[in-house]
Amino acid sequence: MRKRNQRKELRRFKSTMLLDKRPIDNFQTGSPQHEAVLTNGTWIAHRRSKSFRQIYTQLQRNILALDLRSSEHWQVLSYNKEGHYAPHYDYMNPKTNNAIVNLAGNRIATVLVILQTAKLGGTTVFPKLGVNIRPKIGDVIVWINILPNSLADHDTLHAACPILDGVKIGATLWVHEYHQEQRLRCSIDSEYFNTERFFKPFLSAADYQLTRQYFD
Ligand SMILES: O=C(O)CCC(=O)C(=O)O
Ligand SMILES: [Fe+2]
Repeated sequence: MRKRNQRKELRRFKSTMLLDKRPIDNFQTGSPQHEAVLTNGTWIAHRRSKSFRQIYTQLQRNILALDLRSSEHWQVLSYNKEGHYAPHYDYMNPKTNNAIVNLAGNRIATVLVILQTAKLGGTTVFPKLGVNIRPKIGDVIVWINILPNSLADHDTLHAACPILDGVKIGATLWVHEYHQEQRLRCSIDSEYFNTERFFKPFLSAADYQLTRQYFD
């Protein structure tokens, strides 16, 4: 990660960001939609700028189990004080997102790059798994949102906790199922992808440094 480049790019993008109470796909979250996300956010094409291009290339080199070309544009979120992302699932409700799910499949995985951490608060939590992740700048958090049978994995409920002090910035790639059959190894006895094997090639990558995760 070239932090100086990243910071320069982020300053540029931040100036274009608007305070955005954005609705999230309210599939089983139960959160009132207007309360769901309180961040400044923007979308950036995978290779639009030098630093995001570098991050994208590094990620693809390291995450051998996923084809990142099947991901949506970068979603860059900047959380100020009290900013948060209410508990939600990243996979889409196929009924309300029919067009994209038919075209590209559901969001099989989430790749979250931490570009800046808050001084206090703002950790990423998975309440059903009892996991609270306190990453460092440059860390990448990766998880699989759907089960090998392509159905939603309800254990992936997650949230960004409110910021108490400072600013947190994260860049997310939501990776879709389309093309992943070339990457994920197939299970012998299932017609679906075997996501249980997902982390094997990932963990053995020489550049594992990039993916350090901090669990409580
Ligand atoms: O910023 C975080 O910790 C969570 C972000 C998130 O849930 C997402 O981008 O889908
Ligand atoms: Fe999410």
